[in-house]
Amino acid sequence: MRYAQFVIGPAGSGKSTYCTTMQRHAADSGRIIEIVNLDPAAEVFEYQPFVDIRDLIHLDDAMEDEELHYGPNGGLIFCLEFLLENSEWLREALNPDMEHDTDDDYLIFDMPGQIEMFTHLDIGRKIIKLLEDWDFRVCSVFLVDSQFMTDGAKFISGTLTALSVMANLEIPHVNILSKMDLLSKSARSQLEKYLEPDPDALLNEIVDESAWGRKHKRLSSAIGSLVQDYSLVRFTPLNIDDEENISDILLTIDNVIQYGEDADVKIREDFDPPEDNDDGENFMHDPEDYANL
Ligand SMILES: Nc1nc2c(ncn2[C@@H]2O[C@H](COP(=O)(O)OP(=O)(O)OP(=O)(O)O)[C@@H](O)[C@H]2O)c(=O)[nH]1
Ligand SMILES: [Mg+2]
Repeated sequence: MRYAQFVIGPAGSGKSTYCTTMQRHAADSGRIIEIVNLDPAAEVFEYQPFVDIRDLIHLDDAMEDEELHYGPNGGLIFCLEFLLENSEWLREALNPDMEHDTDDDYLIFDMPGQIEMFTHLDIGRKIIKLLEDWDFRVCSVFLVDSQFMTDGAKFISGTLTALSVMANLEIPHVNILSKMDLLSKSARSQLEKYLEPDPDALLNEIVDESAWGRKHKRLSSAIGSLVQDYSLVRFTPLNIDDEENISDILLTIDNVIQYGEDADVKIREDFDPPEDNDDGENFMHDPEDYANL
């Protein structure tokens, strides 16, 4: 068995930064997490990719091709479809040499920000299906920039996008509010009100503050209740400056994909574990834990 996080989210939501943060955090406790870049348009990121789609195809290849004539978005879809047609390339890249024991590998896939690949196209699902066929247990991790979630109407909109991804991918899923460090104190407390969704609080906000809310009061109310009644979508805040917060998120995802239960955790050979190792009891996270982030 191998393990994977499939990191998606709108353009600029902090996916590549999240990947780097998780890898660094894991490395601090000697644990190996490799990152796979599947964004053919990526220009800069801080990590050293274990596999990079740009070795197979680059967005410019699709855009500069005389026959294809794609723009950036169509070009991106083309590149990922090309990857699917050449899935053998990916399979081999993920199994670099026969000597390497891939069992219990832990990889994070850094995906492009074109969210339609995961909401209504089937590209995301097909890649996940491949990974599952290759013995990966996969969790999708959906990032939304917390700055775009601080009023009621935006929160509903972000929630519905998350729901759309969850419904389309049909795999274990974790939603993350990124860039908490950038929020003002008042914006943080606003957001906290929504984290334990309270349809009345949301509704009042929306009705007071947006044209959409005034016009669609009953619909907003129904959506608020729906999300709450079925505990459909939950968000966990992420502040990349807070190691405990990062650790909680990693642990939550590990639990979702049952990593550590039957895996031999891969650690660097030269690593001495710290004395008071995490006993794993704090994986249940309570929104109140984040109140002071
Ligand atoms: N302060 C702060 N900045 C962040 C954080 N995460 C990302 N950023 C910044 O936001 C910008 C976009 O971050 P990326 O990690 O490249 O976002 P992405 O989702 O990979 O973007 P695309 O791949 O283009 O869709 C960069 O300037 C990052 O430095 C965060 O948690 N805190
Ligand atoms: Mg990126």
